[in-house]
Amino acid sequence: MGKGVLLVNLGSPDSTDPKDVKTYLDEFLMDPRVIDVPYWARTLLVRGIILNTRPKKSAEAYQKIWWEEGSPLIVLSERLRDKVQEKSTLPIGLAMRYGSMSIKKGLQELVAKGVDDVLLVPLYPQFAMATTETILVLAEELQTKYFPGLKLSSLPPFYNNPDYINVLAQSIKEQLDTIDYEQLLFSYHGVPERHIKKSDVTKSHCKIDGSCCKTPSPAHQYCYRHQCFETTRLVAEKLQLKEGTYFTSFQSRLGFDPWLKPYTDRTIERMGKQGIQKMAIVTPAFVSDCLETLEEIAMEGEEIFHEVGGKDFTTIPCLNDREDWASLLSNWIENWVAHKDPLVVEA
Ligand SMILES: C=CC1=C(C)c2cc3[nH]c(cc4nc(cc5[nH]c(cc1n2)c(C)c5CCC(=O)O)C(CCC(=O)O)=C4C)c(C)c3C=C
Ligand SMILES: [Fe+2]
Ligand SMILES: [Fe+2]
Repeated sequence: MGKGVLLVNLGSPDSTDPKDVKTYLDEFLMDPRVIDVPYWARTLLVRGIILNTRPKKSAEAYQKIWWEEGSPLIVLSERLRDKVQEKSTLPIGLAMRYGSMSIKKGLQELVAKGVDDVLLVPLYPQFAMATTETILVLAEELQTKYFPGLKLSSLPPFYNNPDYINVLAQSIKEQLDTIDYEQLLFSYHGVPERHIKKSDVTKSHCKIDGSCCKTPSPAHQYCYRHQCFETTRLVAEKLQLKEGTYFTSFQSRLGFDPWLKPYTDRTIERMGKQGIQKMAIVTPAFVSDCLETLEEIAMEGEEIFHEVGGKDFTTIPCLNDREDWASLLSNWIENWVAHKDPLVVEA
């Protein structure tokens, strides 16, 4: 018996058919860590309201970005898995939290290869209840129910890991070196403010007032907002970005609750209205390009910028299957095999 790795990303619908999009959104939005209200209220909201209109709208958005081979998020995750596999002697599996490539199937495939000790790698740099936590909780439930002999460990969030920051900064630099820009926007997927408070282990630290995330606290181990601002700060330090030339915002809000601010769409609009002509945008909450980067940012974001008079809008690709990113993941895996802190890469 032996060790194996399961990379886990968010997942996509099977196709751009509104029926498949509805099936996917139903599983996604009925997750209590995504829409965190009591079951009856979630059912009413998701199945009674959102799923009546959203699948058609989302399907149209997916149609704009879909590739011959399928969903960009899935194809890019598969390419990454293949590159990591080339660099590793362990079986490297890939699963999605929602959709057909389930975590259960991913674990079954590893077990069939003789694996009894799995490192779960949630493909999210920053911790969030709606991403990392839901993967870990589901994997533990599956282990209890179907794989009682399986040992599970997980790679911690790597939002501030120096080697990850190097790779991310390098990927940004390669783009910035080829363009002229006035503002670099770091746009992270948003979450409802309520999620941040729920994840606060101290129950009193997070005030979402702009200052709490800068004050050291044990709450930050699970504070998505803090972790996003830290990723920006560390990349800005690494690239020696001048104060005032970069900014952090949050995208993709859904519904009427307050989400993390400032909002990306309003920030792009503000920058354009303030006379910024050239902006670049990077999306470090996503390791693979997906609907939220290829459509919401690269298409809708650019349209907003142009509407208010902006000119050059450069979207920086996610890490996707970059060689240095695949090498870093395989180094972390080697550390785990050697029983070392997986996130420490020795020189
Ligand atoms: C309450 C709703 C949502 C929360 C909270 C949320 C958090 C969250 N999501 C990602 C990453 C991705 N989200 C993607 C798509 C997407 N997200 C939501 C809703 C919430 N996300 C919806 C309804 C959708 C589907 C598309 C749509 O209808 O708008 C994707 C892209 C998937 C793809 O197939 O390309 C990613 C990736 C993070 C990182 C996050 C919290 C930190
Ligand atoms: Fe999302
Ligand atoms: Fe905070």
